[in-house]
Amino acid sequence: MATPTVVLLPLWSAGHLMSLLEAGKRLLDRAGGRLSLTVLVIPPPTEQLAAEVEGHIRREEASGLDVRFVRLPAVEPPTDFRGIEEFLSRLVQMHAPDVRAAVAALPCPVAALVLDFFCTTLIDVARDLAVPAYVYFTTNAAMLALMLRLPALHEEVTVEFEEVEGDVDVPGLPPVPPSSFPMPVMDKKNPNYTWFVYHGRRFAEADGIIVNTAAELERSALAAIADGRCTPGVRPPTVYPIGPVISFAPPSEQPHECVRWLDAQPKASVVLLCFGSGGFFTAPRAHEIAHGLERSGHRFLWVLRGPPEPGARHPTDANLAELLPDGFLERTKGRGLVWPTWAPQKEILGHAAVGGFVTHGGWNSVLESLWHGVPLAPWPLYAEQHTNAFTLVAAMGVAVAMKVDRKRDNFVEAAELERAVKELMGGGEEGRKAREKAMEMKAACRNAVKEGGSSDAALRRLAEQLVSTNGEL
Ligand SMILES: COc1cc(-c2[o+]c3cc(O)cc([O-])c3cc2O[C@@H]2O[C@H](CO)[C@H](O)[C@H](O)[C@H]2O)cc(OC)c1O
Ligand SMILES: O=c1ccn([C@@H]2O[C@H](COP(=O)(O)OP(=O)(O)O)[C@@H](O)[C@H]2O)c(=O)[nH]1
Repeated sequence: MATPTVVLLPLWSAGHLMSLLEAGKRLLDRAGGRLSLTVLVIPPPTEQLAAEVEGHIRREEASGLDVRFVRLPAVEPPTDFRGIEEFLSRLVQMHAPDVRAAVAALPCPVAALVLDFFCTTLIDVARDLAVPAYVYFTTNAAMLALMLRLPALHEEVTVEFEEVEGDVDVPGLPPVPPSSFPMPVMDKKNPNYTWFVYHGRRFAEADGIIVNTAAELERSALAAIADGRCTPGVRPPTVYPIGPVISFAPPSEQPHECVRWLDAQPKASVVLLCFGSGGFFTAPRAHEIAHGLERSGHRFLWVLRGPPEPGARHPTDANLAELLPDGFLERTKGRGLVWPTWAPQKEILGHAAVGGFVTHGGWNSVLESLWHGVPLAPWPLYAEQHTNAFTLVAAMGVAVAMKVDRKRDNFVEAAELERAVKELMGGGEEGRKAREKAMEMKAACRNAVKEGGSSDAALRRLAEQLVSTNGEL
């Protein structure tokens, strides 16, 4: 009989596609030849993303692994959407007939469909084809607890969450201030919210949820989910914490300019600022950051991107002459580098000169930082990043809190950045604790994924489950 295949359904941004592909490859390894991988590719919505995705596909196809890619036909993407959650959820839903046809046409048994967490509409396709459905949750267990709890919270809280007095109870988390809720939960009348509640409800129907975290990083949230405290009255799905799932590229032959610059800096002396695939700043905001960094007196490597072109979504390479204050580069010469385009973040975080990370708090960035024991100062900008910031500070203790004004489009004053950088890089007790905790998490991350570690064990359980259920449904 042909080797059964696990069908992956990723979305395309850096933090989603690479994460699910890497998780799939780790699963393949643990299955020891008893499973193959099939990746269904939803046509990306922009040319830039399409080119990036094709690059990844070419690399994986050349890797010699048992993985094949099936490109789904294009559909006319929704145009009347109110945000990324609605856009992604509706686009995926429109592809349901193509997904069904592609899976039904596979020439081998299908062990499972593994869906990015915005793809829960496709659980129906899996059920229709009698194939187990798993969700791959690219972010953390705290967010998963919140999303699983959300359908019940929606019934209990009849006003906007912002109007709730005091904190909200999410089992497994410290009391959550509503101001730390993810973007779509801040406006109940918005379709993004409706989709968020929908996905939270459907997660509970999955045969399992694979989460990019490790048991040691988020014990309390994982326990609350497993105990059923987040899903009263509904049996919780089995959760597989298999992280940190980080895909490391082989080191480049020529060291990157940022790395060469870091080579000349003292150990743990540089604060890295980088804001994910979507973060950018206008000139007034960039000035505020520049003043904060200058006054902090610390060394810095700042990955700065400019606003997208009109009608586009991706940050542009920064025009430093337009974005930075006059004389800033000269005044900070030798102790600061501003890098205006994509930077090799993982390599940078692994450099001995880096001692702290001011980050938008995307979960992949967080895991990359903890993998290297680098403490954080979260500056959330979009998606679930306010919740991540809360988790990092209040639950995990690996970050220094920074005052980010959510009502002013996540504005941070120069003086506040200066304070946070000083704290993170050596100032006070909060920074010291975050550094210590980040080092503990570094050890926990590395232990979790090595043979016999908690994430390795979860991955093996998942592989056994997929191999054993195959053909029985
Ligand atoms: C797939 O393409 C994109 C995804 C996102 C996006 O949006 C998003 C919205 C939410 O309300 C909650 C989320 O968790 C979330 C996540 C997300 O993608 C990124 O995922 C990472 C891992 O989960 C990470 O944690 C980052 O914080 C998220 O930004 C957004 C987007 O454009 C803005 C996409 O194109
Ligand atoms: O200049 C950059 C910006 C981002 N990244 C990588 O892009 C991913 C961003 O994922 P994350 O979940 O942190 O945030 P998102 O971009 O999805 O919001 C991470 O792997 C980063 O290392 C990078 O390598 N260089």
